[in-house]
Amino acid sequence: MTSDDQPLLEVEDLTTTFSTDDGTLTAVDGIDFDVETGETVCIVGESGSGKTVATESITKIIKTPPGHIEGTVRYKGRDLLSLPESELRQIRGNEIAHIFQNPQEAMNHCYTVGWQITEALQIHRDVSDEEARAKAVDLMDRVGIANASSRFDDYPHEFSGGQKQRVMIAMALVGDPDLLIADEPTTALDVTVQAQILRLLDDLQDEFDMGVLFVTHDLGVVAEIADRIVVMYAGKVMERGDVLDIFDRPAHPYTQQLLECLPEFGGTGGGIPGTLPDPHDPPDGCRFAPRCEYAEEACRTGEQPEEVEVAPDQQVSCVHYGPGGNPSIVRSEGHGPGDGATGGDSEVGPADD
Ligand SMILES: Nc1ncnc2c1ncn2[C@@H]1O[C@H](COP(=O)(O)OP(=O)(O)OP(=O)(O)O)[C@@H](O)[C@H]1O
Ligand code: NI
Repeated sequence: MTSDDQPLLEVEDLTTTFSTDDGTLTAVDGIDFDVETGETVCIVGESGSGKTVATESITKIIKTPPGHIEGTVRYKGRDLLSLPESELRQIRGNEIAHIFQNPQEAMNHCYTVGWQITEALQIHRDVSDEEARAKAVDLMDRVGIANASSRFDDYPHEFSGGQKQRVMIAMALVGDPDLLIADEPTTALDVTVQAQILRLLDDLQDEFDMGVLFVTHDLGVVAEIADRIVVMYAGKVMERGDVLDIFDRPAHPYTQQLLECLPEFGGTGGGIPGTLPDPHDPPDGCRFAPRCEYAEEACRTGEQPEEVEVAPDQQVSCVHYGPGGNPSIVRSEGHGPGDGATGGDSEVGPADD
């Protein structure tokens, strides 16, 4: 056997804190998840839950200090967090590429788009100017920029928002990455363009056989692209697993509430009432307990509950599923189309699909 049985990326007990004037802030608090080759894993959760910090901790884009990263991040079996900066620099951009929310900020306005892609290429590869230009035009073409060779010498302001994001994707692909980390790459775009970019990422993932780690707070986007999801809340993972299982039978009350906000589930598209806890001083027990309609005394003491496997690829961190808990408290009220007890034999929920 080769490396086939080992995930592309394995994150274990990742914790990222920041020293601030008000003391230590814990942005990511002991999270676990993995990404396999060729799959899309979405990290979802409200603003401030630690999605960006988690993904930027993987290749240590986070500045340390004030940040401090602990835990294990294995990429193809190598622990990235213990690598020297020089080796990490080799991995960033080459093996693991990032694209960000706002292409506006990530581009240099003084240089042509073609020059920027060429520059990125030549950082990664020892290629001649002509070869780099040809490869840049090819990449522009592959990310769907029409008349790529004639757009090569245009400046960023001559491109629309969607085209700029396509250029950023082209720049991310210069090193032929095996893992693409995309942090809300479509949030700044209008809905039609967003759909086009998601389709492009999906095509490129097939073509390049990449793993994709995708950050979003938009569950509509998740439904479209995810194979598996990681639901984060206040620095912790509440639930993770196969996207179909979780959309069908969300186990954690937080996941249930996130889904219930969706218009498809009869929600108004608004958010969950209440706010995230102060990351300087998180509550005892489950982080979500202060906003949870099912919270009991046991939810408000000790640590975040240990993850429990509620389905073959679905883990949840909730007292009600743990030892001595009663899952039917959480599952009895018709959450999601596949609602019912954990056994999966109930027919209480609406039967439509
Ligand atoms: N450099 C920093 N210094 C101090 N605190 C930080 C820093 N970066 C992030 N944080 C804090 O860490 C927490 C998690 O932030 P993060 O940006 O990861 O959230 P997020 O889930 O990505 O939110 P959003 O959906 O708004 O992007 C927040 O409380 C944030 O204020
Ligand atoms: Ni973010």
